[in-house]
Amino acid sequence: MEILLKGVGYSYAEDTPFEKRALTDVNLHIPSGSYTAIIGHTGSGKSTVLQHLNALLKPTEGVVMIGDRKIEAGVKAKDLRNVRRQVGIVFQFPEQQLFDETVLKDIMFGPLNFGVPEKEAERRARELVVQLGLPDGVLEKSPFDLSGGQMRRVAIAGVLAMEPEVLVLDEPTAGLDPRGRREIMDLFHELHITKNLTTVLVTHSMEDAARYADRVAIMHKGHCMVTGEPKAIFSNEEQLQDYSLQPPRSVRLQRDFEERTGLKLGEISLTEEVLAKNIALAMAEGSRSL
Ligand SMILES: Nc1ncnc2c1ncn2[C@@H]1O[C@H](COP(=O)(O)OP(=O)(O)OP(=O)(O)O)[C@@H](O)[C@H]1O
Repeated sequence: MEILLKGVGYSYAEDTPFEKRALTDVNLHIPSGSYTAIIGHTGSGKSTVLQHLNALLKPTEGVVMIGDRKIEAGVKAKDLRNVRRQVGIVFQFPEQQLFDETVLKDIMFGPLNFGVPEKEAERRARELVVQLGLPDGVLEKSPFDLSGGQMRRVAIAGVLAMEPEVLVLDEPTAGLDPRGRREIMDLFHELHITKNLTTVLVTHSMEDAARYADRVAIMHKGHCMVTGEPKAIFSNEEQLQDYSLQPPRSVRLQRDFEERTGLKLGEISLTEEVLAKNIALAMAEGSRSL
């Protein structure tokens, strides 16, 4: 499902002495089936954009199209239930929203609330715990008896149980150790492919944006400055610097390698695995031409 922001402006506490403008003339196209990373310095407006993607916030200027649903500034938006079902948001620390006495009940809560029959809601919960790599017997446990990583997976299952078409991720690995981060991000990537999702990732991690996204949008001071493919975005170091961003580690390492050795690796490497492969190839070629 595609999402389009056209000329979107947003002010918090509009028309009060505390008014704070967070977005100005944001134009952003999220094509159906894409994996879009939204990056930008702290306070650039990423979270505010994110909350427009399922109409948690409504624009104070401009239009947001969520599939064929139009949310327009100044026009009262009625019945947003379907939008909320179609666009699932995994917020930072989603496990803080767990509340039910068992994992099963917690995962079934959303679908039941949206009128999904009990049998179907239970089927989804059973399938999801397997897909998310949770251990046998977890459904009958209290979510509060699980480890932090497991609690996060249960909370993610609760969002997926609504069978959203768009999955919006707000720093979904915050607070996890490096291994847990990688596991969860790989899991989202797998879900993106197997469930045919449109995924939007809001992140401070240039590494995650480079590894997983097929499109990157840069927010800066409330504007969406540029959207493009990761290779184009992350090879333009000057532009990144203008927006107080750094390239991912693999790109910085590649630059160092090229400066030290004089060897040119060609296209930028978006992950360290690709960089290692390209270095090995360049070294093999270098020794052949000696
Ligand atoms: N509830 C709020 N009330 C008033 N101003 C807010 C509120 N939330 C955010 N802002 C302001 O809006 C601007 C954009 O904030 P936003 O949280 O969208 O940025 P962000 O890029 O997500 O930042 P971070 O990376 O730190 O999460 C900032 O100036 C912020 O101070």
